[in-house]
Amino acid sequence: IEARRVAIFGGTHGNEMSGVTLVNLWTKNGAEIQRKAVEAVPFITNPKAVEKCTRYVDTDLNRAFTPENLSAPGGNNLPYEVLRAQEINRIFGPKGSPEAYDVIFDLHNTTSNMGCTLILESSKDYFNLQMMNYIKKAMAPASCLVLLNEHPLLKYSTSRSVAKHPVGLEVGPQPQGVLRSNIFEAMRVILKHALDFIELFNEGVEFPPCTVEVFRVLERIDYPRDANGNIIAMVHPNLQDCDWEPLNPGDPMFQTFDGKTIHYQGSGTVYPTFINEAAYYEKQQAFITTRRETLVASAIKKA
Ligand SMILES: CC(=O)N[C@@H](CC(=O)O)C(=O)O
Ligand SMILES: [Zn+2]
Repeated sequence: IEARRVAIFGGTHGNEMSGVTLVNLWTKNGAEIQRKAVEAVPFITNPKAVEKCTRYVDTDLNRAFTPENLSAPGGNNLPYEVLRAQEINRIFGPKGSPEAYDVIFDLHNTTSNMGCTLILESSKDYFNLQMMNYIKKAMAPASCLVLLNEHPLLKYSTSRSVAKHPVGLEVGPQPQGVLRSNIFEAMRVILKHALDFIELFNEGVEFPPCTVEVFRVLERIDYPRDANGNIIAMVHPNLQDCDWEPLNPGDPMFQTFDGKTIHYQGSGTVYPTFINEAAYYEKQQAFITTRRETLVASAIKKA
């Protein structure tokens, strides 16, 4: 493992202001993200969306890093974000190649009450799991949870997936287009610990085997809809803002506009998250369910 080339992405979604603001700040003055043996490059991934303060211009950049998109001919006829994905892949990739960046942190905000969340895409990336363990301990007693999106159908092609070790940071609640100081500072602290970890690793520190609690993505739950596809219920008040809290079969899940309760019908306890995320209305998703798991990471040490 190596961890010399590190990038920090902000503005993958142009209306998620903590990442946009931190990356702009560090582009002006990078002292805070400098470490002796690490070169961390701050980078605004979707400048057009940032300028318009919108999630995207043509299509969601954080879904655009598919093999088809990255190899598509057509130049200027392609959607803006597909072109941009190709450009980002040239600079920080190519995705899946030895030349790709070692680590990419991608900074996101959610309107959901998720607190500090780190998003991983593989349960076998021991470098990332060791980093999660380090960050969680450094943050304690404040909590920092790990969402594992390794689902065969629900996994998507993120901007950070260009790197060998992709890490998403998702901090909320923060409305779209809004900066909240508590959310901004929480994101800043996570990144500080993450860079400290990489610095220690590069100095030759050995990290012994460890376990990490993660929440594995299971299922996406849509809002109840009528025959025309219009939403007919809201997230139930008992579920609203209760990200990461157990949801049991029979628990209230949605509330129709005429006051009826719709209950969760699953077969066992799940941990919902991304509850009522604004950006997910267009994706037909009211929340996702997860299952709690403990992963094991082997020891790591720089070669
Ligand atoms: C609210 C939001 O944008 N969440 C991110 C999560 C991620 O980065 O994996 C997304 O859907 O792309
Ligand atoms: Zn986002």
